[in-house]
Amino acid sequence: MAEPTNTPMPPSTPVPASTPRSMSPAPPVQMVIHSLTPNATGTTSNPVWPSSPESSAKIKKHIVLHIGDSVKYNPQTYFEFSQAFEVIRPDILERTRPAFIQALKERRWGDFSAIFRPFWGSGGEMGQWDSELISLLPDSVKVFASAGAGHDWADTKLLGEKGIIYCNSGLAAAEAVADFAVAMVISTFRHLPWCMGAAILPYHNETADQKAFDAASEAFRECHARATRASHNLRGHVLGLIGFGNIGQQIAAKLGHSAFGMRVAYYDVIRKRESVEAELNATFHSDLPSLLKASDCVVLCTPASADGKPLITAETLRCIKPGTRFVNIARGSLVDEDALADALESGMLSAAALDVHADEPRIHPRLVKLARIDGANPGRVMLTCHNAGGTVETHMGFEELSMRNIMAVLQGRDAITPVNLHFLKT
Ligand SMILES: O=CC(=O)O
Repeated sequence: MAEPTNTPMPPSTPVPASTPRSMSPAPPVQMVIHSLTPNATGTTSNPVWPSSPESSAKIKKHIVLHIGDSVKYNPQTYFEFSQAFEVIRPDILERTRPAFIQALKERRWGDFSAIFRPFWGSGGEMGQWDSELISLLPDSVKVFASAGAGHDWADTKLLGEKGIIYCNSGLAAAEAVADFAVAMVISTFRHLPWCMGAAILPYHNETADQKAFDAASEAFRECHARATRASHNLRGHVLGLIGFGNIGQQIAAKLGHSAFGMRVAYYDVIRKRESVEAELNATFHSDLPSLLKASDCVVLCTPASADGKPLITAETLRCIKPGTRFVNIARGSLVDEDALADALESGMLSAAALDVHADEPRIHPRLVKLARIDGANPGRVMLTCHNAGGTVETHMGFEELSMRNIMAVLQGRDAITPVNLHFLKT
């Protein structure tokens, strides 16, 4: 049974004036980011994407298959969206894999044109979008727009070969992920896990006697002295970004010359425009070993490899300088975690901060050990629970951007954040 879709609410402020199709290219990144910034009322600001005259036309409506929770943050855009399309939202039972497959086989949702997944935490119940699911999609599907920067749960190549544009929402998460990356980079230079862990170590055991307290509080004094000798300012150090898309560029802007004063270097399969490099004072490296050799802190901010293979391996780690720091806010599958633990144990890497892990929610036991603070171990690894993109603003942006992508494609404009156009069968 389909769940009721949101009751469309009339917009409280006028939607933007219609703009002719020829004047509605995808807006520049900064404009899009700005448009996703919440205003004082907690809704997003007026969209910069022009609404199309077609959106209210009384023509046969495209069907949109909405998987996951209902829209929460963007009632005005949802009003426009639900006026333009017939939105069908399968309930949670229909979204389990066997039920979802059955429904697709029965063509229960008709010839739908778009798949809409506005939330990261729901809508993934049917599991991997692989050949089994994709082969069952009707030929009418033109676009799949989803929450999330990463899309390792969907075979975007296969979707493209079937003529379906996949649009991610990395743009909406970029600010949050970059902010978190800044904290993680600072953590590796200033040994925050050690400083924080040593501060509370004496209080772990509430029944500890005075002797135990005195012994443990030695950790405070020791950290105060030793962490100082191991810590460095960020300024002047080379920030090596693996991946220079929206997230990498925002990290560069936040940590680079005009802010924390780091020297930005990057490696990406596609070299960015000269103007982008100039604005961010970024030096391009045409291969990964060259970037690793040059970096004082390496930050992984690139999508998971299509073949699932890691980029950070024993072999690539041989290129780093002794004492380099490492941050991962991308995907755990990009790192051979045993090789990473080896590099930390040997001191080749002085510190790491890892938000993502190869086998979430489990964390590699050797990395957990390296994160512990005790007498012998200063805790050189910051570990978090895949939190980098997780803010309310990101979720507001996921919804808004996914709806805007679907409106753009179904109304004949360019998708805003497509990731698989190079695979697209035309
Ligand atoms: O990891 C989170 C995302 O891909 O947005």
